[in-house]
Amino acid sequence: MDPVLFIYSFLQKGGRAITDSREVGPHDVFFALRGDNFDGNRFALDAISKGTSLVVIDDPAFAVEGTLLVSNVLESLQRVANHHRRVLGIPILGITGSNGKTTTKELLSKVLQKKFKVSFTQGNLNNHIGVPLTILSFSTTTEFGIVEMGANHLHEIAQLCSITEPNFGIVTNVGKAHLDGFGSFEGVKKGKGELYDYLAKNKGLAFYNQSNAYLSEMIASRTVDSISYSASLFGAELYPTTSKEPFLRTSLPSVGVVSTHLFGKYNLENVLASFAVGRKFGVPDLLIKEAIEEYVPGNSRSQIVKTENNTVLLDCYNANPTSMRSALMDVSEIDNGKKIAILGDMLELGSFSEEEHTAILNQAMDCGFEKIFLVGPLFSKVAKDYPVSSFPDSACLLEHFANNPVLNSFVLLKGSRGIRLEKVFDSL
Ligand SMILES: CC(=O)N[C@H]1[C@@H](OP(=O)(O)OP(=O)(O)OC[C@H]2O[C@@H](n3ccc(=O)[nH]c3=O)[C@H](O)[C@@H]2O)O[C@H](CO)[C@@H](O)[C@@H]1O[C@H](C)C(=O)N[C@@H](C)C(=O)N[C@H](CCC(=O)N[C@@H](CCC[C@@H](N)C(=O)O)C(=O)O)C(=O)O
Ligand SMILES: Nc1ncnc2c1ncn2[C@@H]1O[C@H](COP(=O)(O)OP(=O)(O)OP(=O)(O)O)[C@@H](O)[C@H]1O
Ligand SMILES: C[C@@H](N)C(=O)N[C@H](C)C(=O)O
Repeated sequence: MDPVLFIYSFLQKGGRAITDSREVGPHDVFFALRGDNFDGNRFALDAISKGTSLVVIDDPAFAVEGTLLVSNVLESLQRVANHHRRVLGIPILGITGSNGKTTTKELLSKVLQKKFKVSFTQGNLNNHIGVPLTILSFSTTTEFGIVEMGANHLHEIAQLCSITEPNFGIVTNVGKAHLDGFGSFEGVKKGKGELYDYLAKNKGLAFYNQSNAYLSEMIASRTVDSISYSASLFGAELYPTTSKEPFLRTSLPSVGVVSTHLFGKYNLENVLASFAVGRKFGVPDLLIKEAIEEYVPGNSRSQIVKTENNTVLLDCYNANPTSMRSALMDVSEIDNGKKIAILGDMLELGSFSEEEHTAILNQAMDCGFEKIFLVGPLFSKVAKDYPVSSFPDSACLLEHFANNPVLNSFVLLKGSRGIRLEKVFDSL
């Protein structure tokens, strides 16, 4: 029997696809992946002892009853996911882009849930392992799937498309993110454009932001069916943000004011994408508005948190020059008196790192911050000639705040995940 069908037959009995032996339960199928720190094969016996129905391994040294030996466990996981996708036969929307994938995915899942039984990527499980696990979490009662696709190098989105086979797609935007792996901004466009390539080749449909010149150009250069959205196309107006009303508010002719729980004008494009997709699938505008207003980010993304002493824009899930620039611009426009910036290094920029950190620092100097704190070796390296305070890591800044607390301020807390700026949050 084809190993894919053999593995699938076990999953059809109701067990989950699991990649961590510590999480397996009875009836689950354990895929023993090899990673940077562990070899999953070593946990085969442990998984069997927990009642797993099948353990997929690729090292014959661990073959015992209850295991299936394949040539590559990761590939098997991906192939089984693709098989499941084909069995389900449901419409699937793929979402990629440099910024806003997760937010758009979360908004859209709420919008489409107004009409369908939707399954979607949990958290950020968006890579070559996360996407197959996402697809395998879709049940036979799922009516619509939403799959977030992340990448830090070329050909990755193409691979994720071949596993997911999306019928619909969104590239939220293209920006200066993961420049190290993509090589350049051109590389980012090419890499994200792999979703459009897939849709073009497979008679899919792309939703795109017409006011983004790069996306318009990427669509125009391919023969792909598309539906466009933009503030002007939808007649969307923006309300100014204030310290009392820091959240994005927009109005659309059909529904009036849409009051989100998201900080940042940059989120408007994520909101408009949700309207475009919702409308295409017959969700009435008023329900789309309701769904968007229901979404409260709880994941350090565009999150406003009022602490005892300050109002904090908690945005430390990731950072790159494009999202950093947008956040700085939006914070500079709010009317609050005392504003403080805590900026962490932007990672994975390769040879562009120094010039991009310098450019962001220059921008931050013009944003009206009373004080700027920089965290991480990359910002520290370029900070010498600027009137800012720089710290090698979050722990050092935390120590500094213990004696010099920040009070009565609007605080922008943004940096790459690896800088762990959330450690500083408790002191604010
Ligand atoms: C493979 C895996 O899932 N690893 C996770 C694990 O790492 P850990 O260091 O503990 O182990 P290994 O990877 O070495 O382990 C190999 C396997 O062994 C299993 N195992 C280990 C111990 C044990 O006792 N029993 C076991 O069975 C283990 O479970 C492994 O299967 O834990 C870490 C901490 O929780 C995880 O961080 C690690 O997850 C890795 C990174 C991963 O890829 N997880 C995916 C499911 C995923 O989707 N993760 C997303 C983040 C995705 C992401 O970063 N996306 C980028 C763009 C994509 C870039 C792409 N090229 C890439 O490199 O990923 C983006 O910008 O969005 C998430 O977790 O949020
Ligand atoms: N449309 C946008 N334009 C610019 N920046 C954005 C946009 N949407 C979100 N961001 C910024 O990116 C951060 C992360 O948002 P989100 O998680 O939705 O993006 P992502 O592309 O999924 O990133 P990741 O894959 O790391 O989760 C936000 O907190 C915000 O700072
Ligand atoms: C954590 C990963 N999804 C990511 O976004 N990495 C970049 C480099 C970041 O943390 O800014």
